[in-house]
Amino acid sequence: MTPAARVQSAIEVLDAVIAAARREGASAERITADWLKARRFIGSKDRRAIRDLAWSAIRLCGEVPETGRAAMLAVARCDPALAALFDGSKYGPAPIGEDEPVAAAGLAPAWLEERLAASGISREQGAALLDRAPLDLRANRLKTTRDRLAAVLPVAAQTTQAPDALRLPAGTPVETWPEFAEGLFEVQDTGSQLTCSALDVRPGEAVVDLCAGAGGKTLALAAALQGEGHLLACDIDRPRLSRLAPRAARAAARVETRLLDPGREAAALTDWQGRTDAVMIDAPCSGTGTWRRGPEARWRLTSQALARYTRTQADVLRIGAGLVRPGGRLTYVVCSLLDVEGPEVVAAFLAANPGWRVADQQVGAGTPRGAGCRLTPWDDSTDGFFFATLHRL
Ligand SMILES: C[S@@+](CC[C@H](N)C(=O)[O-])C[C@H]1O[C@@H](n2cnc3c(N)ncnc32)[C@H](O)[C@@H]1O
Repeated sequence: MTPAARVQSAIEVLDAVIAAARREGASAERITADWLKARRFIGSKDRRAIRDLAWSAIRLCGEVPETGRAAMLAVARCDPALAALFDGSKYGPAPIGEDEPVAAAGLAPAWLEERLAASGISREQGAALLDRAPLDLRANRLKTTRDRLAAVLPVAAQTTQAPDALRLPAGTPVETWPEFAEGLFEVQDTGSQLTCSALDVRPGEAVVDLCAGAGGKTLALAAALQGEGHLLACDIDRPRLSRLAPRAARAAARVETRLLDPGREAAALTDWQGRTDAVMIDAPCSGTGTWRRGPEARWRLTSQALARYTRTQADVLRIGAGLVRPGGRLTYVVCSLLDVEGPEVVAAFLAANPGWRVADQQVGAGTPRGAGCRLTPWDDSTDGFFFATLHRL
């Protein structure tokens, strides 16, 4: 494939990503994978180049671009070598016209940039939200230790602030390794691992992961339990929750799962009501802290969707708090840096529930924010998170 043909291919990928962002379709990751899968004749170097070009355009454009070509022209504007590839060659893009529309560079749509600034996110912190994320593993303490795992991995790994974490270059094909099939590690961002540490789960405890999804955090909580105690993983999304059982089997983690009915969660959890030592509430959120992995998410978010998230966040925090025994605790987590989804949700809960106090947040990283702690890619080299641990008196 010629370099110009790669650019034209990236423009086609971008057109599909933009269309999906407008109608709440698949993620950019899925669309890029499907586009490449349908063109098996494209070699691996070309695939990587097309993906990199398309993703650099997604990262650069704050607002949804009009077209893939307008997005790619925004990249070309700061890269003369790329601009020269708009040469009208056989499979390449047409030459750049004089008054052609060029997408604007930016962090996010204007309304969202304002909300981030109002949440204390600086220019540097904002820019780092769109960097390329590293690949973090969590050594599964049920089967190994971080040191033993590091010694058998086929590539050198760095350690990070989380006690079981190892960091590898982005794109390392870890899921093809035998150590993955053997359950020696899970892929989990260091920040996500640290939010699990904040709950400080000890062997023998009764623990609920209320919004477990496919179990990213559940498996870390199971490792902290060391096979002693009881761990219940819940979610309202059947397909997501059903992905947890095979992961738990691979990790040798003992986990009970329970599918909840939206609006009737408490009724399905009466046996855990007021009896649980530790509750993890990884609430659904806008995901502003994970743009490094899905930068087109900022093109999809609307203020209406954000308002819906904040309502659900207050609901799941109230439901999770109802499970905690006197003297027990909960950790509320969102992978968002918007105050309205983190500090403000917790502040409203504390104002309405005087029988709770804020715990000391000691996880070896992060900056205090409201009643909790914030992790950012810029300050902590993790995905962006807000978390707060609350004790029931
Ligand atoms: C941030 S995701 C969880 C990710 C997961 N904990 C992990 O670490 O991979 C939030 C989850 O909350 C679930 N959810 C939404 N509303 C809920 C509710 N009322 N009760 C329980 N789970 C809910 C969603 O289906 C989604 O899977």
